[in-house]
Amino acid sequence: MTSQTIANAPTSDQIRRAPKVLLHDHLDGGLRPGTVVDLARGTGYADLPHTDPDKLALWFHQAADSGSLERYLETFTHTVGVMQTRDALVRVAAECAEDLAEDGVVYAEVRYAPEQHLEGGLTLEEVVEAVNEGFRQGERLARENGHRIRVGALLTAMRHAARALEIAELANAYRDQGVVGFDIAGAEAGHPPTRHLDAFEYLKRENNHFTIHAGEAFGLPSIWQALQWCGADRLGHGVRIIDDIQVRDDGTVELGRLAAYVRDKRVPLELCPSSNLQTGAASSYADHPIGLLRRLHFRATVNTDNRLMSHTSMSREFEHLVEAFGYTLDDMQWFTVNAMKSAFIPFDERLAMINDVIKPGYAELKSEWLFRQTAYTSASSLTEG
Ligand SMILES: O=c1[nH]cnc2c1ncn2[C@@H]1O[C@H](CO)[C@@H](O)[C@H]1O
Ligand SMILES: [Zn+2]
Repeated sequence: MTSQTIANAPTSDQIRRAPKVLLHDHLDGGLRPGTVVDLARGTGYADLPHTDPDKLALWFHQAADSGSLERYLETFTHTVGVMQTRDALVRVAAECAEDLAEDGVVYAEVRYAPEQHLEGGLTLEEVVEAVNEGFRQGERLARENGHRIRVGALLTAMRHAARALEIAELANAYRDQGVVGFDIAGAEAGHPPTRHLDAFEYLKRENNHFTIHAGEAFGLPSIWQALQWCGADRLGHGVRIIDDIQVRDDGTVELGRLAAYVRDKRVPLELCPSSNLQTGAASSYADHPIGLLRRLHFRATVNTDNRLMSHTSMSREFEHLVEAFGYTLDDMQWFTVNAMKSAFIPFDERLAMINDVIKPGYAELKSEWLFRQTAYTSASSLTEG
């Protein structure tokens, strides 16, 4: 083994310890399986397909693995079903922050749709306050366990419903109180983002931030609308931008107008490889457009989408990418800095996270090989050879 390979191939342990930034993670898509079972028991939710946590975890993963976004989304009935009380929301949010911190995530924006958590009689405001309280609790617990994480909330409106303006106003009201932006999600085909223009125009007038799920199950028209009609700051997925990129046999690449715009304007793409494999947006990790988008220097970021349904974590996503594309710690740092630059918190805080947390974290990991027992021998065998 040469010193090159020692320095370049991140181990699973290094991937986990590396500081990571997560912009696209659904609160109702990341519950611990045991918590789903507990909460169902506690709240009298009787529709779970299994009450054994391992079987339930497998069920979520398999049911979500159908090749269709609509089928994938059906599984959320059960997680949303057990998240209808204040205590349940606090617990799920706290565990989310803890689990992400444990996985080496230092900054996360976690989204959920307040309108889906009203069945137990909570108001929209009570939902937001419960989740915020949970995130603060999780941040504290993580700190006690030696991890540092900051979690901001994104409020999602469901694209098939008609409450987007109300949810946008809610996001604005809780700005600076734990909510950092707005999103729309749900089945994409047949539900164009332009239906919610009033919400986006309101947020722009308020100088607030939003991302839109676009270019996942549906292609370029959806991305074009999200950017040019709605004014999205980021694209949730955006992976279908690949349809506007032509790679010729000789290796040269031609970008269409929309792909060129996305790259030129540094529009952040919240890519979620494992989720895309399940919904049919990509056929394998090696074939996932993230490889080409990274090479072409799009503002690509790596995300989990739904840790429960996609049986993943930030570390797992990076492990798959390291295996498929031979990514190094430098690539990981590039994705992480991209994500931090694209976060919705103030510029000075993003910059401090990059300079004082992310870069030192990677520098520390990248220097480890120098102090391994084998480093001296490999280096000397290189000079002698
Ligand atoms: O990948 C996705 N595409 C579109 N919608 C999604 C995705 N993952 C989750 N949700 C939807 O967002 C809601 C709020 O978190 C979830 O309940 C689910 O319906
Ligand atoms: Zn999503």
